[in-house]
Amino acid sequence: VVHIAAVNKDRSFDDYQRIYNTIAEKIREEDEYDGYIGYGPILVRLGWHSSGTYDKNDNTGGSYGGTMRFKLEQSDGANNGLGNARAFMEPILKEFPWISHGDLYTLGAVCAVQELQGPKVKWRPGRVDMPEDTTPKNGRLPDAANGADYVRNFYARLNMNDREAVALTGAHCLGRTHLKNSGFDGPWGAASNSFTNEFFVNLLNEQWKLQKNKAGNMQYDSPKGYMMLETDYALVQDPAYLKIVKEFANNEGAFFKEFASCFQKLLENGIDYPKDAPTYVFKTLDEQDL
Ligand code: HEM
Ligand SMILES: NC(=O)CCn1cnc2ccccc21
Repeated sequence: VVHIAAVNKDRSFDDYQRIYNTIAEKIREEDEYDGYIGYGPILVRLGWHSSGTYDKNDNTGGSYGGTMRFKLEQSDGANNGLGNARAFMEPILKEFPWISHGDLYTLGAVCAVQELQGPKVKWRPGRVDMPEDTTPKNGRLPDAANGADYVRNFYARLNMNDREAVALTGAHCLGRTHLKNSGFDGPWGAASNSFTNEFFVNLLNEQWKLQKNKAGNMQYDSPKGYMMLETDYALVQDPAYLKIVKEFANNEGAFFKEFASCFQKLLENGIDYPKDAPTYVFKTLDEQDL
C-alpha cells in the first residue's frame, strides 16, 4: 500500500493555524471536561490511536485514510471513550469542511501537546480520506496487560526503537485511565494536563505495588494514589528501557526533543511526502497573545 500526501495548493500555513487556534481555544473554553483535566489528553490519544494501527510490514493502517471516522475502528475496545474526542472535533469539521479527517485528528494531537506546554511538534498536511473498506481490522492497538518483550515487539511494528518507545509512552504524563473505558482505574488526584517528564520521575521515585483493581485487572498503584499499567512498568523492568527512563527523568529537554521527533514520525507513518510538501510549526495561543 502506498499513500502519497496530497499537497493542497489552495491552503496555506494561515489556514491550518486558524484550525489550530480554533481547537486550542475550544480546549481552553471546555476546561471542565473529565474532572477539569480538559480535552487535551484525549485529543492526544485520538491522534495516537488514529496512527497506532500502522504496520511497517505491509505499510497498512496509520493516520492517512482517516478510518477512525468509521464504526468498525471505533468498535475496537482499545478505542473506548474516544467518542468524546470525535464529538469535540465535529464542530471543527463543520467549520473547516476542507480538511481531511486524518489531517484533523493528527493536527488536534499536535495542538494539544503544544497547548499543554509540551514541545513544538512539526506537522505536515496531505492525508486523504479513504473509503470504509480500507479500514484496518481491529486488534492492532496495544494491550496494557503485558511486559517488556511485548512492548518492544509492538513498537517495532510501528518502526520505533527503544528510545522512541520510551519517549512515546511518556505521553502518559497526561490524563488518566477510566475504569469504564479500559478497565484500569485512574486516580483523580494524580491526573495531569501538563506535558512534562513526570511519568518518568514517578516511575523511578514511587513505590509501586502490583495489585488487582476493582475490575479484576492488574495494575501498579503507589501510596500517593498514582498508577501505572503493566506496559508502563515494563519500562523500569527492562535494563535497556530503564537506562532511557533515567535519562528522561533527569533531562526533560532530552525527553522533549525525542518526543517531538517520534510523535511526528508516529503521526506520519505510512505516508510519502512529495518534496514540495510544506512542513508547519504552529504557534501556541500564548505566542500569538491570544
Ligand atoms: C504500549 C503502549 C500503550 C498502551 C498499552 C496504552 C494504554 C492506555 C490505556 C489503557 C489508557 C486508558 C484509557 C482510558 O481508560 O480512558 C491510556 C490512556 C492514554 N494514553 Fe496510552 N497506551 C500506550 C501508548 C500510548 C502512546 C504512544 C500515547 C501517545 C503518544 C498514549 C497516550 C495516552 C493518553 C494521552 C492517555 C490519556 C487519555 C485520557 O485521559 O482520556 N498512550 N493508554
Ligand atoms: N499520574 C498517574 O498516576 C497516572 C499516570 N499514568 C500512568 N499510566 C497511564 C496511562 C494512561 C494515562 C495516565 C497514566
